[in-house]
Amino acid sequence: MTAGPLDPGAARPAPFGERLAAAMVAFGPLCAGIDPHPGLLAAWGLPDDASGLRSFALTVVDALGGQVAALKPQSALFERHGSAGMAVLEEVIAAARSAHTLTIVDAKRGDIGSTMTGYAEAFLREGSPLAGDALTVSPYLGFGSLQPAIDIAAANGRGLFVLCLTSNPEGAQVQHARTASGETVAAQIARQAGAVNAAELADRGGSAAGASVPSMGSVGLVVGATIGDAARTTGVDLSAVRGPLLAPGVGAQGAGSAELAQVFGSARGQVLASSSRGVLAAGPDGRALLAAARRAADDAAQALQG
Ligand SMILES: O=c1ccn([C@@H]2O[C@H](COP(=O)(O)O)[C@@H](O)[C@H]2O)c(=O)[nH]1
Repeated sequence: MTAGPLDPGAARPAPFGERLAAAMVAFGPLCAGIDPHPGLLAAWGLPDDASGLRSFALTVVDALGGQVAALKPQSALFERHGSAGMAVLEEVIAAARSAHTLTIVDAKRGDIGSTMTGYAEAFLREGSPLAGDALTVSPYLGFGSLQPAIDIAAANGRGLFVLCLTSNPEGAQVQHARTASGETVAAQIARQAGAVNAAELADRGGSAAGASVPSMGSVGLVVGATIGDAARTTGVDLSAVRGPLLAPGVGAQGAGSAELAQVFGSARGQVLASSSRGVLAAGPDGRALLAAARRAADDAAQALQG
């Protein structure tokens, strides 16, 4: 049995692309990152251990759960606390689910097909304690190596965000390179993600969730808000992806409204702007965190409208 688009707690959720589109209509195009950097733990007066991590992350979920389109816990900053940190990540995912807020687990997993299945079962299979609503994945072992994750995500109403044009300058070394056919690596990845979404949307009948967000498949791309005109110069057709575009780089990495509008052009309706430190710096007060997230969501909505 599938559930309504804003019901992430259901046994078999509706397709992720549909649920995210509904959440973006309801709350605006912001994903708030949960990045418990040691410096932020210190700034919040918390110890750099699993108890500080837990207090930090659950404060964010308490403040922003039910208020933003999605939360994005950064797995690395939980993993650095070992098994106790991973237990906190499980708790955070469960708390966000109870607050009816989508989670994108930012773990950037990628591996050969047989072991990719293991990652996909951990992060995408219904009932797994580490399964959020979507997972960031790396296609740099070949887009085809992601097939187990694509299949397991689809079977479980989950989504993927495939690294395409990342927000760090070093990403260009790989992503802007050209394949034997002359196509850039980034354009090839985007085209392959678009093919998966086209098939999903054809199956679903492709109905729009709301006027301001187009119908979206469940395989999104990560496209940094810091990349300038790289989508154009690499030949990446963002609109043709027909999936969500997760845009990190807003706030602490320097991108703002002008960059969001410039980078995404006619694909701006698909954009989920992502900010971590830019919002988290307002903590630990919950009301201040919420005010910072609302400001970021309003700014993104204004930059991406029309
Ligand atoms: O290209 C990418 C992909 C992922 N990220 C992640 O997003 C956040 C950004 O944090 P800020 O504090 O808003 O800079 C972080 O978890 C990164 O790993 C990215 O920045 N760029």
